[in-house]
Amino acid sequence: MRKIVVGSRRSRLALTQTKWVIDQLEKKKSPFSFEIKEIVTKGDKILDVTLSKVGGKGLFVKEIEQAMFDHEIDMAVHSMKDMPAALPDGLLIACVPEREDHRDAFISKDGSTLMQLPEGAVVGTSSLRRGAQILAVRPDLNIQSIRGNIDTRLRKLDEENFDAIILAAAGLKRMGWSDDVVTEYLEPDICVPAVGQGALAIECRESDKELRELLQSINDDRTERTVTAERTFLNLMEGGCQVPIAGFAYQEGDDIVLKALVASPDGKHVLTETVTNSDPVQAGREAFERLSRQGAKELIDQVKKELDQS
Ligand SMILES: NCc1[nH]cc(CCC(=O)O)c1CC(=O)O
Repeated sequence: MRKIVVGSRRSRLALTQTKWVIDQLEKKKSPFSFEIKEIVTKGDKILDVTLSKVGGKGLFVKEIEQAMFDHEIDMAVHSMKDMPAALPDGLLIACVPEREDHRDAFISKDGSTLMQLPEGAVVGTSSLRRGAQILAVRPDLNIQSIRGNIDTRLRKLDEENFDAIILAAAGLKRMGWSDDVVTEYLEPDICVPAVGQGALAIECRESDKELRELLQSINDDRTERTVTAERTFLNLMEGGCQVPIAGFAYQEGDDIVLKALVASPDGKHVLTETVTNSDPVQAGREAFERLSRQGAKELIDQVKKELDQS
């Protein structure tokens, strides 16, 4: 019997996600056994440095990909939202399982909702996307950077000078913590999620046909289509993580409905489009084209220029 070695980052969330995927695969009565191999990536060692300053989202993924090329591991489970646009030759996303909750979760110390927070309250998030959309509805709030894994950030809310923080609902739900901590789920009409938020990407070697076939058995067509629409939009926008860009798609009948957003970090300029198309790639393209006509590229260039100067 072949043993599949599954690479995982060492964070509790990464390990929980990896175990969940192995569980799903074992339910398919696969002919393989599975073993987890933990990999500590550079990104995990420098979690306290702003990610965009040290190489961006590819950071967590690259070393795990090298382990796949070296046959130290056979597959890896990633958060879709951490995946770069393009994969190296020889590797692919073999499947996209069913998406967890796509929303952002608002967690306040005293139980106030976002709109109930007192004027000037401190909200912790290092995500420009979250910061911009929060400031768009509550320009008085004080957005402060907060880093670390989910458990670290929850601890910082308790111990440090934050009135509230924002985390992806998916991570909290996967850890089983959402019921205890979430004050309010932010719907996409208030805060459009990150592209791919709540979804997983399972990567393996292109040449590993038998593993690819097994992984296809836990692919979720709806999630794959909606994430394709979102990622098509993101890749065309070429924002990188220094610019507030958001995209969330859902399926309605045979159609994909994609809501896409580009904003300035201060939330003063917010451009959005909602497109409906039966073809996910077309939906992504159309959102990109329509936002471009609204001046999204100019907004992004302006934001990048200001960040370079600061
Ligand atoms: N930014 C880091 C990150 N990457 C994936 C998740 C978990 C949620 C998901 O799968 O989208 C998180 C934590 C968070 O944003 O709160």
